[in-house]
Amino acid sequence: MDSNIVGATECSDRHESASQIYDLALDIGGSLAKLVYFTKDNNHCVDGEGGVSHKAALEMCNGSRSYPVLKGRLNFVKFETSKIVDCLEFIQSKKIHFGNQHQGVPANSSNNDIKATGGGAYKYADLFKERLGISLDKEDEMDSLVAGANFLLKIDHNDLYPYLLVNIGSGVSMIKVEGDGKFQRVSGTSVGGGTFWGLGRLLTKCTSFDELLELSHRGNNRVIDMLVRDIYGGLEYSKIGLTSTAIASSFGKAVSDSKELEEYKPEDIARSLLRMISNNIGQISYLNALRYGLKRIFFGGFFIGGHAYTMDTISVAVNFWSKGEAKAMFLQHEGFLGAMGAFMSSEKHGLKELMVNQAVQQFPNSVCGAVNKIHGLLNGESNDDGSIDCSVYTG
Ligand SMILES: Nc1ncnc2c1ncn2[C@@H]1O[C@H](COP(=O)(O)OP(=O)(O)O)[C@@H](O)[C@H]1O
Ligand SMILES: CC(C)(COP(=O)(O)O)[C@@H](O)C(=O)NCCC(=O)O
Repeated sequence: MDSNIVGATECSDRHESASQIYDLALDIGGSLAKLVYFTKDNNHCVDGEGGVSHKAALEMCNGSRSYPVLKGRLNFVKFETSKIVDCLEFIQSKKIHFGNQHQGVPANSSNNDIKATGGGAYKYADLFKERLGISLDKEDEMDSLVAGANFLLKIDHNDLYPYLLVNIGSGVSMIKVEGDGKFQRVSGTSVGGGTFWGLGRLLTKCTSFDELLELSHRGNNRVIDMLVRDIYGGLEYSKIGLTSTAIASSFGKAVSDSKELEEYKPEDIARSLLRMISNNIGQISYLNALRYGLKRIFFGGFFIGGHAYTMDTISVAVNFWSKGEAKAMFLQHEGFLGAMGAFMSSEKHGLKELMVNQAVQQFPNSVCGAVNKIHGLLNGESNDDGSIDCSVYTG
């Protein structure tokens, strides 16, 4: 499996070589450690560095607060939690933890504290302290997920709430969100992304998550899944609303066929597995949306990872179970909700306040959307490397 993951890392490197890394937050989950960090644009610097001066930046701020504003980018990077040492080395190599001590930016006493959420903020606190001298300033995982989702979604308050946030990480959390900081975790399931990857690995011998996903794209689940027509002699069961091709029993054909086990292809197994898990999450999500009268369900977590087929499967499940009443919707940067929320909670950069005042304009409707607009939303407002242009206060 790739360790230092995605293109965002490489592309961010190019940006960073010419930029100042200013602040960082972490979400260390059961499977992946996610980093969100801010790099200042090289041509928009504080006094003395060239580019736009404090004063100019202030004027651009156009707000009542008397702090200069830095323009830059939010960057997104992930590592496998099992290789947390790679994450530590990345932070060390970029000296991100010295952010505020870079030239031109005043140091403060909490320089070596970074915001962190997820179980790993507890599990690895000592490791960060010992290896990097960093104290992890812990933020609650649910608080962070909601703050991150609201930040990425905030287009129009009136339209946004209430919604169900379904975060598909290693496990799944379902959260009813009614406003900023106003939420309740209403349900969850242990059958999540970790289940897909774990079972998939056991069943197919895949060596990476991406390989498993790629396999699933090539497979045919009907070789493994028992359909209604397999049970009903080619017919549908219209009386209870089941078409002939509806899955009656996930993996059910693997016992009714007289095949040798070796005859089942890994790609078909992977496809069945992806459908089973996505359908199950889609169904539980819908039932919770119904329970709380929520029409919109936003899905986050790295299980989705921008993969069109995963989103499509979840959407179909929500559509099927709700008879078209509820909509599955997906965010950009959906795997970074917790890290984004933790980043927002930092007092260092005032991003939250700035966003409310002005940066929200950078997140138009295209950031999110119903699944039938998947391509539109994937093309959202990010840069090619997945980073987002934004501004932070430096005061
Ligand atoms: N490169 C990858 N390595 C491992 N899992 C991945 C990868 N890309 C996507 N995933 C999926 O994302 C899930 C983890 O999602 P994430 O939101 O990061 O959860 P957690 O916070 O529990 O780590 C994994 O269980 C897996 O299904
Ligand atoms: C314990 C967790 C909140 C941890 O978050 P994760 O690292 O999976 O993103 C999550 O795995 C979860 O909600 N699991 C489901 C537990 C349950 O409700 O049955």
